Amino acid sequence: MAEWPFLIAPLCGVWNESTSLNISNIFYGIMFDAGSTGTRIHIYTFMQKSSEPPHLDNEIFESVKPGLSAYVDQPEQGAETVRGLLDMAKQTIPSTHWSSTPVVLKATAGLRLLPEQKAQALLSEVQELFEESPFLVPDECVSIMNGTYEGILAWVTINFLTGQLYDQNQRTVGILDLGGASTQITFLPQAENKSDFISIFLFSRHSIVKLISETTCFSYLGFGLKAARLAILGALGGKADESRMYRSSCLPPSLKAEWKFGGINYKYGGMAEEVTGFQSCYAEVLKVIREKLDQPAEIRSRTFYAFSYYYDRAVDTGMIDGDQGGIILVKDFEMKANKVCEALTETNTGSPFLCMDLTYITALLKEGFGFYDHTELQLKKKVNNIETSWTLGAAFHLIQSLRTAPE
Ligand SMILES: Nc1ccn([C@@H]2O[C@H](COP(=O)(O)OP(=O)(O)O)[C@@H](O)[C@H]2O)c(=O)n1
Ligand SMILES: [Ca+2]
Repeated sequence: MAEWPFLIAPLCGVWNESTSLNISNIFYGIMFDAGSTGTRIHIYTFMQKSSEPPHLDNEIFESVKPGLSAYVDQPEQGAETVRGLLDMAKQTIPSTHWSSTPVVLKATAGLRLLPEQKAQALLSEVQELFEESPFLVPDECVSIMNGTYEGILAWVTINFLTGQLYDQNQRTVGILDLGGASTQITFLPQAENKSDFISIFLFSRHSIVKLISETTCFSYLGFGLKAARLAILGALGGKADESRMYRSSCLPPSLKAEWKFGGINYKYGGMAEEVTGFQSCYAEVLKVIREKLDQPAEIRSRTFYAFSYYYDRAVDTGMIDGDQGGIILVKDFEMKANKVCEALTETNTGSPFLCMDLTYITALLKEGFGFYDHTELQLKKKVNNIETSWTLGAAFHLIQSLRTAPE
């Protein structure tokens, strides 16, 4: 198979009729993201003119909830949710291309937290489904991805989409991902010689391997937003007790409710009115964060892109526009947390966890990673109509490895 040295080409080309006359190849890649709160399919279309680098043309995205980990004791039903999305790929990709289109599923923190045998049962069901499908099934097509790798692939995606990987004058940006069950902070250490790095990335078939070795990622399992809720309530670690009432000063005092996560039903509620509010909530949250995370000094001088729950909670509270995203400061999260938590006794915010979530995000950024109050965060869900997800970095890696595999 021919070597393919220029995998990651800029997204700058405009596809028009004259360029389309020269298209020698259209190909596709299917990447599934089995996240802790949902399963998503990303279908990428690439176009390549004869002697030129491939060009990412578009992405088709669909998602289902809940995630595979919710089917911990019904692996066949879990695989059915993947089947529905795979059927969509059959409708989208021309049948002439099915056998050359690779399909891969990578699971993240939801499955990392399950007992190994249960996670394996879910993965085996999905693997069977892929093998029965008409698509190309590479080795290790269904797996649990390591958290560090997840952060680095997201870093590749964002730096590719924002143009930092092919413009010599740009600075790479750091990324912050806050999932349901794990969180990542990833950046390129300052010491790296940037121009060398970029040329290696663009012109060597070992590019992604090199990136993975030089980018720094800290990934924390159990520190995603939903896992953190359980930690704050004292319900994470040890055996879950479905009969116990878990309480927090971050919740409305009169609240009594139930919440299902990872297949377990938790009862939870608020505390007395006198102890409810931002200060006591912040103190509770600090207990689960303090001294648990790394605080790399160099993150303070970088631009950071933040997505997932950072984005969702900023949209929920009107800090940014749901379609456009926006730029906010770390202290904006604190101001919003303060406002929502202080109003807990008076208003129904819609989500009983909003005060806890915003307080956790504030504490994670400030006390966890050590960001300044005035650090700017770029909140983005899509760039050039492509999702800011680790899946694009994973698709690059997948296609590159297939194209450079020995015959
Ligand atoms: N393509 C995607 C996938 C997840 N997400 C967000 O990611 C968060 C959920 O994380 P997740 O289910 O992937 O959980 P982890 O397995 O990453 O911990 C939610 O805020 C989703 O809105 C997203 O914004 N875009
Ligand atoms: Ca995720």
